[in-house]
Amino acid sequence: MAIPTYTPKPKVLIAEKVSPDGLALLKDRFDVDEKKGLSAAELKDIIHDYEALIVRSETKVTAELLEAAKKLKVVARAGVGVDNVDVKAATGLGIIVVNSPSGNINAAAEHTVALMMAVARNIGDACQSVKNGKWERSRLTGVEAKGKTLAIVGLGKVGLTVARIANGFGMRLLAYDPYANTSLAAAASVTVVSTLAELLEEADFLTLHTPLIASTKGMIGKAELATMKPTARILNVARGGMIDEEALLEALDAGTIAGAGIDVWTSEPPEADSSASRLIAHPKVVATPHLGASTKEAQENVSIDVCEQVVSILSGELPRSAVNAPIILPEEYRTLQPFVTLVEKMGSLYTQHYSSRVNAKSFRTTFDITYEGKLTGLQTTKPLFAALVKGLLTPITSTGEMNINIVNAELVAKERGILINEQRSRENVDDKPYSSFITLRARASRSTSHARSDISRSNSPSATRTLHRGGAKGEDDDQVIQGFVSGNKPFISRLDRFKGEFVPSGTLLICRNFDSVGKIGFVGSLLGKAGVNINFMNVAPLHDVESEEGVAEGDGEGNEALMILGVDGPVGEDVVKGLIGPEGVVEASVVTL
Ligand SMILES: NC(=O)C1=CN([C@@H]2O[C@H](COP(=O)(O)OP(=O)(O)OC[C@H]3O[C@@H](n4cnc5c(N)ncnc54)[C@H](O)[C@@H]3O)[C@@H](O)[C@H]2O)C=CC1
Ligand SMILES: O=C(O)C(=O)COP(=O)(O)O
Repeated sequence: MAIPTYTPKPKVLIAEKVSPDGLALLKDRFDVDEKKGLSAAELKDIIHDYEALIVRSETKVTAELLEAAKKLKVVARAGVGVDNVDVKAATGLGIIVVNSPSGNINAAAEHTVALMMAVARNIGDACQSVKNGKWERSRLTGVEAKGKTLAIVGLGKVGLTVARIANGFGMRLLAYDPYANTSLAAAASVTVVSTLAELLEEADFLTLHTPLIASTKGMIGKAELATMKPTARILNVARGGMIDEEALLEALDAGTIAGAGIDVWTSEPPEADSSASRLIAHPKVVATPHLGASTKEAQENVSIDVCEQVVSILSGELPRSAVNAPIILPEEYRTLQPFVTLVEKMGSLYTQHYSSRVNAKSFRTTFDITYEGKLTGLQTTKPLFAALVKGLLTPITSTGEMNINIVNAELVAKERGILINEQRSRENVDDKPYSSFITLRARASRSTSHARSDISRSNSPSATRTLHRGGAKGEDDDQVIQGFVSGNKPFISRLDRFKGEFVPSGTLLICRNFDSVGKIGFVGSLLGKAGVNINFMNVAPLHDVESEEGVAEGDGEGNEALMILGVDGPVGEDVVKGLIGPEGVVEASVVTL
């Protein structure tokens, strides 16, 4: 009786309050742990078990945490701002960071408007006063929004939504955003000004809606506040740190700024006696505890949005809004998928087959990868590039050391000194049997001559051996692997100077030999004696490269060919050695694809 095998489900950690609507999508497929309020140390202790981590703004996803997360594939931010996530560290580790770029935009914009009106009409103060039994009608006289200038810093999704609502109040709308979409701005009746100084001078209400980045950190400081009208009021529903809290406190005390409505703080929750806590206590400030996204609707939106992306990533698909990976249309990804497999196999075949010529530690070479036929029309070849880097490096990278993917492929290639030159060939492929060929060409000899000295057999990965009789032919020749996809299945159609179709799958014994009587029998009988079962065999004759590359066929010792044998299981090094000799073959390698 077959014993059922138990495959544990991937584990997902929910570190903050996330709406159950999205979590329901995860619970069938994954082991979902909801653990709120963990300290940084507690989180670090358990993170190694998880493949996905879902957070909001409170969890600090540091480089240290990410390094401790051995299995993590995705950090999902159930919201917009990813300033609490070390995206650079995640990228280096191949971890995808996703967010929900628009799920809480309306909530943040409405909260901004709520704060604007609360500040304009002294709602917080009035509420407190009346609850304390007072009736202070004249002290609490406010101002109207109608006819006032709303000055918006950052005319992105939230900024534009605020503008549209404020337009209904009859406000004059100005914005400063060097990267603003001017047609969207015009459609929302917003005038974009060219300097922050211009905006500040005009503002009756100033509202901030940029991300917290180097150019926006501390952008409203003492000098900027000094240029504003004393009747101006300031709103911040973006991020603490964009306004210098000490400078704002001084301006409110001095009466050079009339009031502020603030949702976000330099430290959250604010430490006692910090500038943030003094601002919260200030009578001219309406304060909220980072509530911009806290509506039922927004929380449902962001939860579903990021949980769907977690499902995609853990199922091996691409997410729709990764912060650190190129967004690629699902349709295009479907077209690319079989080619992604092909390119990865080509890279792996390259590294394994030529392993005696490359060295794990000094793996430095230059590759040209050429896409022909329908692949020339692709919007992006990023997944193919990533697949090539993965294929090239996986055979010489200890398992689990590095998860190479679309996120970090470029970085990894750069770190390993691999140069990949991607080309799209406009050449007519009508005469070829398949419409999309991919050719990988390693300019090994020209770019790695200095690295050759430290190439040694002992450094070859143990799963791979390439042995030679005599000098390798044409060391300075480019090494070429060509493949195509047919019926969604990858095929190799050329290996070096040899042309022949084979499926790059399983364990393959690749032998170069001079085509003479008895070679096939010799190899077959030796493998038979060693108990190696042969599943299939292909003979690849010389590719006619003369016209293409100016390289003559053969080397004067008769017609060469490649024998590609699909075998069961491993082939021992002694068996491979036994194949090489005057009776047998010139060169043999074993690859596992
Ligand atoms: N308080 C809360 O709960 C929430 C806060 N937010 C925050 O709101 C902010 C805006 O979010 P979105 O509108 O979704 O972002 P977005 O990316 O759509 O818009 C940001 C805008 O800022 C502009 N910008 C960038 N650097 C600038 C600079 N130096 N000067 C002027 N403009 C600059 C960009 O061109 C862009 O148009 C983010 O910081 C986000 O984290 C968003 C949702 C909820
Ligand atoms: O989405 C954002 O950027 C927010 O600031 C919302 O934060 P939160 O998810 O409410 O902790």
